[in-house]
Amino acid sequence: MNGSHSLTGERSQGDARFKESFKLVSEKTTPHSPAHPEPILPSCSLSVSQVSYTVSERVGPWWDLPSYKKRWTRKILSDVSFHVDSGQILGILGNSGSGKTTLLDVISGRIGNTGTLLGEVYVNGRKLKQEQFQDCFSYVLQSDNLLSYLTVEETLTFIAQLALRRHSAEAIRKKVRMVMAELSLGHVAHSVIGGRVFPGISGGERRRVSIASQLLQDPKVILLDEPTTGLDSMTANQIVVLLANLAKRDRIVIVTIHQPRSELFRVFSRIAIMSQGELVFCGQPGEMVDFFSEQGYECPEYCNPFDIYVDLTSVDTRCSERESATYSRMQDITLAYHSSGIYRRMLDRIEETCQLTDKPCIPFKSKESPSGLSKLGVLLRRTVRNLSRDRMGVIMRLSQNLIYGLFVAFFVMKLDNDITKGAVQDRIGIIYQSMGASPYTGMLNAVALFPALRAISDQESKDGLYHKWQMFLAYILHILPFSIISVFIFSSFLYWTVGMYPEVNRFLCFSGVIMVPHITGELLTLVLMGVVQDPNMVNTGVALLNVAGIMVGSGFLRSNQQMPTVFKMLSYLTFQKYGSELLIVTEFHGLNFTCGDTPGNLPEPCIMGNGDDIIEQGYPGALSRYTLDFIMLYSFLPALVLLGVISYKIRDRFNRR
Ligand SMILES: Nc1ncnc2c1ncn2[C@@H]1O[C@H](COP(=O)(O)OP(=O)(O)OP(=O)(O)O)[C@@H](O)[C@H]1O
Repeated sequence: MNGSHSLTGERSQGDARFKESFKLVSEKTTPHSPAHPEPILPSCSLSVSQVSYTVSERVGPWWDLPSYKKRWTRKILSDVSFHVDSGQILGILGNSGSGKTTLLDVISGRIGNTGTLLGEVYVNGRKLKQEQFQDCFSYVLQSDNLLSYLTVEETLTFIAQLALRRHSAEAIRKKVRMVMAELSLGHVAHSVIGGRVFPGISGGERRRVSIASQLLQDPKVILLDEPTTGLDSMTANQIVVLLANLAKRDRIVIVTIHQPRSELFRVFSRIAIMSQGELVFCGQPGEMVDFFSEQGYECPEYCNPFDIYVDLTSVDTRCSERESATYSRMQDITLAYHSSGIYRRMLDRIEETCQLTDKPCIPFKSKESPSGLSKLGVLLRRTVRNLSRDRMGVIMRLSQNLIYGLFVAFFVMKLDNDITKGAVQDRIGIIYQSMGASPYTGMLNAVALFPALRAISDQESKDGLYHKWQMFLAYILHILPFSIISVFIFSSFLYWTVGMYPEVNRFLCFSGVIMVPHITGELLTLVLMGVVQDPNMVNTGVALLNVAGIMVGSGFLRSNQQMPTVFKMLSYLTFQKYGSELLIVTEFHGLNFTCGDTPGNLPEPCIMGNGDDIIEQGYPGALSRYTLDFIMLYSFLPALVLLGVISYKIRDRFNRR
């Protein structure tokens, strides 16, 4: 390739003809051109001044103890400064791991507190306070977190309802239509978003919905982390052009991007290149071509300048010689940039803006949040609408307990009152299965359905739309009717098919008891998902807790009287203790057994003539504790809800800066 001189670091004179031909393109496209009318007095500016971010990492993996004990500090961002005015779009380029996302996280105030952050972010020359970040910036993440079964219009309407209280329903409708028009989404307004298992709108349209959802709050500064990733190059181009148009409407748009097409060179007002956490260059496209040419790195004709300049400034770590050669080339270019007029002018601009005596106010996003209760209402309506359209989800929720019941009923067939034919054993078996298995169905539901909602609530709570615990509450409220119906179908089938105590009140008590382990399984999973990110770990944790609970609490594996005191004490903390006791009383109280067909020598089990003997032997005093057991059992539900709120408040705290 003619441009190999650029990539090997050798400075060449280059071909003047190539330089001229390339300049023609870039000159046409500087922000001073009609395509980029630079506002005389920009209404908003963003200055990032000398930002550095350092983390402390362990040297080795945990299984290599000596190196694991040692730590080293790593600079993820090093002295990054730039300035952008409204009306401009800044494209941040750089190879993988160069620090682009971290830079956006710092600007938006979303960087975790695991590292040390130095430097400042100013909007209109004013230093932002901690709590002002989320109200000032809109941040579109790399992945689209959208509910699959909602249409584009519904998605945006619900977000608008969460963000804009004082707007009437009509005003919200207008706003949504306006934003859809701005992002050319009108033609898919009534199409569903779609998901992994069913088709919906295209990837590019999903990206635009994510951007649209941020525009609803009229942000002045929009940050986008690789909005073109995973899109074909034409759609990627369209997205960048659209973002440039958004910027022209008096906004600041900052976008990180991988491998943009060369036509986009003239679309960006500013281009920044990052490498190894340093800002190697930041300036107008025309300045960029001149700068690199002055350093002896011409962009050959027919080559994509983005590729050429990013390659030039990247560090190649494939071997140590290449690494040191490319690193020193990157350092040389950075040094040259820091000594250039472009850099000095940018620093002057930051200083000028910060020293203005009459600084404009910080432009916050429109945020007229509804009350906590109204937000809960919106979240509940949204979750219900999404789930009610998920046919498989609804069928799964309603039928999973029943399928399990079918299995048990098929196995047991009909309960007998003859002790020698398993009258006691079969009943205890059914109670054990009902108590032990119903938490699992709840757990599986939560693991299957909640992670997607959790990701959405992580994003939306960072956007300041609501708190994560509000989404948790909405989720619980929306599962309640499903859980109640599902358990009722299960118990109706099992109870009457196998022939448990034939009394309606007892059947209702049985259903009421089984409801709790089922809901508890789901609640416990949700609670843990607040503080544990990996759903598989939560799955395992809940399964183990359930196994432990049924072992210690139910009294089936080992009678309560025989247990060591510590287990006895622990059993009071398990819902299985109260549930099992209740089911034993519900089924066995007043039940009379028969014992074999032939009188004479009674077989051993026939010493017990009725169900009350079973209760007294295994659960002494359980009859008198019936109401108390119900209260104790049901108290697990509000206790877990409370724990969930705490767990999601913790998540809120740790997910913020
Ligand atoms: N909190 C952290 N602790 C340790 N390392 C971190 C932390 N945050 C970022 N890094 C590291 O910093 C480097 C830059 O990460 P970043 O995600 O900003 O890169 P990027 O340019 O956005 O990469 P990509 O284009 O692949 O998304 C990576 O090597 C990443 O592992």
